[in-house]
Amino acid sequence: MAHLEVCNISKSFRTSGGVEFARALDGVSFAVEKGEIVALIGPSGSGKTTALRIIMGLESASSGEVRVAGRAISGCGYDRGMVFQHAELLPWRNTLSNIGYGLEMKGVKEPERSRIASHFLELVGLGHARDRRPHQLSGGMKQRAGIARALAIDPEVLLMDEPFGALDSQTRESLHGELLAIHAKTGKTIIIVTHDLDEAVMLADRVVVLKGGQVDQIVTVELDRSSSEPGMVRATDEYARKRAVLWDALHGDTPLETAQ
Ligand SMILES: Nc1ncnc2c1ncn2[C@@H]1O[C@H](COP(=O)(O)OP(=O)(O)OP(=O)(O)O)[C@@H](O)[C@H]1O
Repeated sequence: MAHLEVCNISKSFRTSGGVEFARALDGVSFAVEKGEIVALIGPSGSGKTTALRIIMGLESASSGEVRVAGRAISGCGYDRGMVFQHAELLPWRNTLSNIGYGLEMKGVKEPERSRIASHFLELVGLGHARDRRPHQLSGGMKQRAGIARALAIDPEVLLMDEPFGALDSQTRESLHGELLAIHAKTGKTIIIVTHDLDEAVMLADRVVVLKGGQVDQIVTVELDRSSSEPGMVRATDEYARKRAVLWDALHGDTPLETAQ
């Protein structure tokens, strides 16, 4: 049994004052193994965010179901943590207190809450910014706080909706390295929505390519990232080859290399 199972999900939205329906997802199925990083890519409007929001429980599917560790989800739950494109930190709280927010919602009391939040503050390298408010943090620091907040509740699955999309390329690259390091330490199952082919190749074990609300193909990446930094990995022939396969999957009509 896979850790996360997306089973034949369809989603239609009512439009034009509820008269017409727009089909955002049409029979989407894929499975994610424990500890795997899976990227969702696809053209604009292909249903990536809708799929992620359904997995998170922020949106209900018109049909089909999502299972986490064998249990069908209904609505949001602490078994899933979400990282948004803009970290959505509470402006009146400091970094530690923002990271502890999900724990507070979960009912974790002090001093346990601060102990756990401090651990994740350090994990994402924000120990020095513990008492700062969000307006005193850079974009990259805010995203790191968002990742720490999502991880602090100890979810089974971490869901990321274009988490680095609003950052400059240098910050994005360094956060790729940090996310891989965090993944190596926590072993979390991660699903990441991205527009960025390089981000998908750099981070994902497998990439689900969505087109027109359907799974077009699933591309296996599995780069060997163990021995070098992201910058070095990006310079390898293997990286270029995997990127070309993914480019074809996104832009071509014919599946090149699929695996499920
Ligand atoms: N709340 C909504 N009401 C009506 N239609 C919606 C709603 N949310 C999404 N859609 C439609 O569903 C389809 C898929 O949207 P979605 O945002 O999931 O795509 P996406 O692949 O994430 O796009 P992008 O890459 O541009 O963010 C689009 O046609 C969109 O217009």
